[in-house]
Amino acid sequence: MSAFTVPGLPDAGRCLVMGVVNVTPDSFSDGGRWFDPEIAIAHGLALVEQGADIVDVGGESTRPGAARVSLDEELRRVEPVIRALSAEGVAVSVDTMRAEVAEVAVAAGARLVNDVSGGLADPVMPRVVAASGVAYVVMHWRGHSRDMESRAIYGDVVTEVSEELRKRVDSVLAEGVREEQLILDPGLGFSKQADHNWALLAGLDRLQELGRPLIIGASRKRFLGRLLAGPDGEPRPFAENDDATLAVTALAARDGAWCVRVHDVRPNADAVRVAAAWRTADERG
Ligand SMILES: Nc1nc2ncc(COP(=O)(O)O)nc2c(=O)[nH]1
Repeated sequence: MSAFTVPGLPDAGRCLVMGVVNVTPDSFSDGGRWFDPEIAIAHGLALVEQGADIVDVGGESTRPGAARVSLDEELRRVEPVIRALSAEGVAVSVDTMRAEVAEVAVAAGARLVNDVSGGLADPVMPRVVAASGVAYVVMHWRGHSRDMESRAIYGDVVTEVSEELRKRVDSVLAEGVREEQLILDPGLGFSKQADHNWALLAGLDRLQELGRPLIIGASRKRFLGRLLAGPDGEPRPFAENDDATLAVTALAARDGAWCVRVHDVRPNADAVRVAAAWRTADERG
């Protein structure tokens, strides 16, 4: 069972499911499908129907090498979608590195700021989060997409990611963010090679020593495609990695993840319920 209740977010007594709505033309696994606001809103509602506890709305692709989007364009993309979904009672998170976008998103009803940079990209972000009081995802990050791959060098990746996350936690707490607002994320695929991602998943128990809920974002990512590469060595295409994503969800939920961030919600919503039943039986002994 999840030991954490995060202000403003559901507490289902099991691993939560965060459904992804990328309002972008170029996200790595679904770029362009939800770029139209009306389509994005309908997709967000459909994800809730499929079992999403939270809907994560993002307006800027974070795939390796992606160019930055202007502030105005990011706001134009996400604000109407966040406002409409929140008005329908959906627990919405905004996937942004920008304090100004976070501020507008919270005013439009967002209950969580999902900051892949953990407050490093915009130094104003922690103060905006502190003032708003909403939940805040601090993800492990070592730089923007254009050069993140050059920073994927670790000795013991679990130790180093834990230490760098701890530094980010201390920094945002010093800016007034409260401990209970914080959710941590190892940042799979962000300045990580495939073996680093697997080590972080296998090291969930060590990451939990940070004492905050953990969110895992493995959905459709390149390291899954590489694992499933065919005889020619070609990685399996992103959109064909949902089954591997489901396996990660089941294992991560059973190992105590607070939430999984996924594109294909329905099967993952089933998997977290299977994991909860399994953990309950295990705890009963
Ligand atoms: N908290 C969190 N947020 C994220 N946002 C975007 C992506 C990139 O994936 P996408 O392009 O499929 O959204 N991955 C994460 C992640 O792993 N964790």
